[in-house]
Amino acid sequence: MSALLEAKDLERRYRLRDGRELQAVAGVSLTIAPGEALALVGESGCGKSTLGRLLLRLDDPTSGTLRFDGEEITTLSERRLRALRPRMQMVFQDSYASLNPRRTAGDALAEPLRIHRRPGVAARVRELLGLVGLPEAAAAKFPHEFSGGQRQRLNIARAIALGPALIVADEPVSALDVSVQAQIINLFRDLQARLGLACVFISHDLAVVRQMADRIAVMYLGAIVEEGEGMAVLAAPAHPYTRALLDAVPRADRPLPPPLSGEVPSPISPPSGCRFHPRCPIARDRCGIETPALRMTGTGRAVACHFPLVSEAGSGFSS
Ligand SMILES: Nc1ncnc2c1ncn2[C@@H]1O[C@H](COP(=O)(O)OP(=O)(O)OP(=O)(O)O)[C@@H](O)[C@H]1O
Repeated sequence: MSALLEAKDLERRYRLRDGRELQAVAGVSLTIAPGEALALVGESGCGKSTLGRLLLRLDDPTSGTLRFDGEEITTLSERRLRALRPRMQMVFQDSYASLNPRRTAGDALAEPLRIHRRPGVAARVRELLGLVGLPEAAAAKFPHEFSGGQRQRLNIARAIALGPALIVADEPVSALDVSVQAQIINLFRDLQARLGLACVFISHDLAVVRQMADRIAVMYLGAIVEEGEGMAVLAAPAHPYTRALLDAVPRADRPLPPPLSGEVPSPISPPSGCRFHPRCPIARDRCGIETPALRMTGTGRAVACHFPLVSEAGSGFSS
């Protein structure tokens, strides 16, 4: 199947007030198929949100290219982008962020439909409320009258209002209670199946990712260090950083593991060679000198490590 979204070597640099430059996204390539759920995971500050915004052209890449549905959109004008917006939408962590507190839920859903001159607005608003599991009476309520979970349902309804092919959801459940998180995760999965939506889920929480994603891309200091089928990556991580992230998840059957050693280095002056080498438990001399490319192993797993934990044949751990 051809890709819905194709990013090649996306880079985003920010110039700081003191004149120095920071590389928030450092040459990311990825593809998303129609209907696929891809999770972007990694510690705070690794560039997940920046990459999410780049993928929707809500921010402009410093370099690299982006294709959506076969069309090159890297340098598309604002006017042409506006025509594309109905097909690519964002959902944010803060359920208040994209809702006007003085407008009802019904108005919030009707607004994009009116702007894009869609027919049958009232019927579509009712349909959207149904799709996200809100009662019709919710249309008359204001954002503050909803619980956090209901408000996130409303945001999701707004994001799907115009029938997008792709949604980027930035930490969509991390502000919610765990029980509510599960309901919103189920809603995403349900909508994906029903509407054939492709989703990029940005999350730092591997438990959430496990439930949401078909595929996982692990980011470290602006770059993807491992990418592959979700369950396979979580069951047998190939990159020592993915391993460390998994080890850091608290579990009832073992004592709390030590946190990943050291701080995430600054993206203003990233380490030479492999960016993870100063914190890597298995780093060797080569890792501080030579930057490992993200390369495919025989099993559909891509990994940027000179000494991956999973062998080329994918048959468990190498020595
Ligand atoms: N507008 C900006 N100007 C300067 N630096 C920025 C800007 N936006 C992001 N950054 C920096 O880029 C890096 C990546 O940030 P980003 O928010 O994408 O990471 P993240 O993984 O989403 O983190 P978090 O989970 O904390 O949101 C960080 O070092 C951040 O400080």
